[in-house]
Amino acid sequence: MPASKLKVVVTRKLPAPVELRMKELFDARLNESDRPFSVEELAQAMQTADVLVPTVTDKIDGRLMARAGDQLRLIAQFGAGVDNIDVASAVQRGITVTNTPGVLTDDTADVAMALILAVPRRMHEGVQIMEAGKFDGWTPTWMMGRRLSGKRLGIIGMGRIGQAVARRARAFGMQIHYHNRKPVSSRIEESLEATYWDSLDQMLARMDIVSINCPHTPATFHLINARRLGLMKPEAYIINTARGEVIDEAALARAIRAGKIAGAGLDVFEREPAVNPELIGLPNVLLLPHMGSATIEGRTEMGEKVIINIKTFADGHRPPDRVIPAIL
Ligand SMILES: O=CC(=O)O
Repeated sequence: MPASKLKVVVTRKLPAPVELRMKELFDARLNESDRPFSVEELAQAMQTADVLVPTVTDKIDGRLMARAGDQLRLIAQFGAGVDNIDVASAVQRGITVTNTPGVLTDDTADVAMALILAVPRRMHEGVQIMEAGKFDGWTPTWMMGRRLSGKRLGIIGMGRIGQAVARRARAFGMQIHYHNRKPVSSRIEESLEATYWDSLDQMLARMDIVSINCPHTPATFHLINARRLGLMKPEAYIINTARGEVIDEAALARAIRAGKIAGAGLDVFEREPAVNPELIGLPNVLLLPHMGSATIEGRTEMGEKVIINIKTFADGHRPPDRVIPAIL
């Protein structure tokens, strides 16, 4: 089928240049209001479209996948993470799934680094003090935080984003440690002077800051639970720019309130957009509204990647960012 006839349903509003190009290339149904689709609307889109372009906010589980029409050939996710999609059942039904890796690496790593800087140095508390007009003048012992230089950063998930966080943290004098399913190449390890920990438990016990940069999969769901939080040093901080589900959010709130760890910087949450109320209003917890990849450049490039994936697929080639369940 020529690409111009391909019915492409896009579930959320995308950057204007991306929508314009989609309209030029495909029979694109856009979501101008940006209201998220209901389950029924998603099911309907999956029965009428050749290509669905969902985002992290659309849960496409096995039940929904079972309702997909024969016409649906491609799910071209606008986003790197695909934990909202039951990829195994898509593949079983002969539906290809693609994502948009690479173009949001630096943006997400920047937000992780911003949190790594901001939380130990109490920036969030400082802003609140200024906004409340409570700055009474410099004192030698006031607002003391923790120095980054010389501290150990433990990265969980040393993929593209984890490595980009490591490069940034090195520029701030931090020592890089990581846990991953397997060690990265010795070339990367040497260039980052990174230490691999096979045992996550052992790594957690030694780190000053822990940064979560792994995908959310059944294997990483609640990887950081009450037991593991209990292994961390009381002066350690945890940063999450990956997926909320990797941390047991209730256990994290309890650990912070009990002083078992020193604080957290979170851009993602277990039940977005809901945030565990026990995490709100704490001076040592900095919360951001899932904005890791939110740059004009990044979001536009994500859209370009979606288009390239659809176009190559329509032309009968294997799309560049095909997601293979085995590598999740
Ligand atoms: O969180 C956003 C993404 O996975 O792209």
